[in-house]
Amino acid sequence: MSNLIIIRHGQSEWNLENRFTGSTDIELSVAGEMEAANAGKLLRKYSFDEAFTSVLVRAVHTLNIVLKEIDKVLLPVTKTAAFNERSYGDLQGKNKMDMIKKYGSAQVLSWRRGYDTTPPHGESLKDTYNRVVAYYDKEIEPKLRAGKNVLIVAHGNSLRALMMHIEKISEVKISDTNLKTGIPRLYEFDSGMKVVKASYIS
Ligand SMILES: O=C(O)[C@@H](CO)OP(=O)(O)O
Repeated sequence: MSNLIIIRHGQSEWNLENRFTGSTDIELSVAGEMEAANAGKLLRKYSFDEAFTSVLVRAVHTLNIVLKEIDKVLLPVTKTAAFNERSYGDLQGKNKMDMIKKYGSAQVLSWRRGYDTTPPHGESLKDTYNRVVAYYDKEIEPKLRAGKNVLIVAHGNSLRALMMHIEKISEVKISDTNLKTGIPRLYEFDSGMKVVKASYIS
């Protein structure tokens, strides 16, 4: 039996401004810092053996706030670009409403939520899935299988890719799946790595 908890970073400055962020390295907003602290408070009764995050400051900062709240600042942490947010390419920095006005809502929705639609010079969710799942299968799944409890703090789309893999969500259904900022999601695995529980912690 092991636990995996995933958290999308707290609100970032560009989430607040409704701008495509992707691989741009943007800090948490003040509200995002509070979301991270709240996520930490919700996790006080859980134990962790190690944590993983991306190399982007909004995720790293969220993890640091969580670790402080659970009194585990010395927990082993691995930062990997494999968990970075999906690159939105030429859309990065642009306002989401402006892009809808320019390209239409169907096109923007397809870029944002389609599985294999690639934004100009960016990554599709499929590309993101491939790098996220390759890392997870190699570095994290064996630890869970060995009974370790793991925390991952990453991003809306890198975590949607991971959710597809863990929860066996189809390429069609994933377009309806959204992860809110700062709300931890818990997976409990049995010794055969079957998911016996999947739920948000609130
Ligand atoms: O801007 C982004 O990088 C992401 C997540 O914040 O946006 P979206 O909700 O479109 O995937």
